[in-house]
Amino acid sequence: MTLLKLDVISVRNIHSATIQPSPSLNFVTGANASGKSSLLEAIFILGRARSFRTQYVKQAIGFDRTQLIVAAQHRQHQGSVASLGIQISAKQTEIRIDQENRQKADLAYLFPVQLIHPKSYRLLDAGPQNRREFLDWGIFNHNRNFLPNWRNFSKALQQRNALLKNRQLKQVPAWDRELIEYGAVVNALRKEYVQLLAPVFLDMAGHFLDTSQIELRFSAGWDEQLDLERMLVRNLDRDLRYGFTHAGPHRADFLTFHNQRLAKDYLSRGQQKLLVLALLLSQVSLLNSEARNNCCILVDDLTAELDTVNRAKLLKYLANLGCQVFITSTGLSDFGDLSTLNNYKVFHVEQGCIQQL
Ligand SMILES: Nc1ncnc2c1ncn2[C@@H]1O[C@H](COP(=O)(O)OP(=O)(O)OP(=O)(O)O)[C@@H](O)[C@H]1O
Repeated sequence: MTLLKLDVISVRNIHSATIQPSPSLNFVTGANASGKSSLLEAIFILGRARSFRTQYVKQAIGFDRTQLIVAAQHRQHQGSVASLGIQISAKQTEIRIDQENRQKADLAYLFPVQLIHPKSYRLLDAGPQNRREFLDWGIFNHNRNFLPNWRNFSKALQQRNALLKNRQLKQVPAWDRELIEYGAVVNALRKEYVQLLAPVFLDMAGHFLDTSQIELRFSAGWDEQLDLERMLVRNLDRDLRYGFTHAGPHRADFLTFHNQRLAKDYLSRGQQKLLVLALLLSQVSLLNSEARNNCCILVDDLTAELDTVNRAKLLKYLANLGCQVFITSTGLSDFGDLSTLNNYKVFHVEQGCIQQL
């Protein structure tokens, strides 16, 4: 899949821009505050209907504007071209695919976007919520059953927690049944996904870190010696005391080990960044191998996080991946030697105006 043409209207300081990107590498240069990240944010909004910079996507609407629009001509893996569009105002989000109103999930399935951003590097030592989101995005793309089961599980959990808080014990068993049914599916799909991801990640970690001693361990969110039902019964007193459900799939996590040691506690910061890079790219690689829509990769601020050798390694890897990639940096020289690369385009951003060089 490829964005053939991209229109961005009123996203931060980009008032109106149209670009025709390369299906392969796109380098985006410009001074600080010129609007490079805003361009990447626009593409991310098109795929995920949210921003990677702020909690509320409406904050990306340009000052003095009432709505933002990101629209694209998008070639899919069978070769057909679809028009995708998202329009966000303070009150609502509208999504169109080929002029028909659609849901966020439809857009996300059609246009998967993976982001490599200075904040992404906190994946290993940030809270487990970040790692669950990482896993769940991969599973969402891997198995269409995940989203409805995850939604039902989340609803059951929310209802159960509200009942626990208000000490309305009578209705708890009804929501327990839902929680157990959908929680079991969510847990099984996560486990299946981690099993698929682990060898791809090992391979990728080997490429970026020159080591094979890496391990990915999934933790379900409760002691799996007990099934979910028995776990809920055992924890009920404690759950009631505190007014929320202590254990379950909403507490799932994964840990990465290097030489049997927890990576976040023993690897250098640089090594941890490479490990996160390997995790993010292994998801992309898995998604691509499933031969639906190839992922679009956004790399914001390449130089901020990687040394010259690893930057060159990453660029070489990305150039051969068969994905459309957008990479920002303040100067073209940051991308190193481009003479061996084919089929790339360079865009320069100045005060929100984007020009192809
Ligand atoms: N909602 C908004 N409307 C208009 N401009 C905004 C909005 N939010 C932020 N800006 C401004 O947009 C400009 C571009 O920001 P952006 O982060 O895209 O720049 P950048 O080129 O990625 O910069 P850097 O290299 O420093 O990371 C900044 O001056 C920022 O203050």
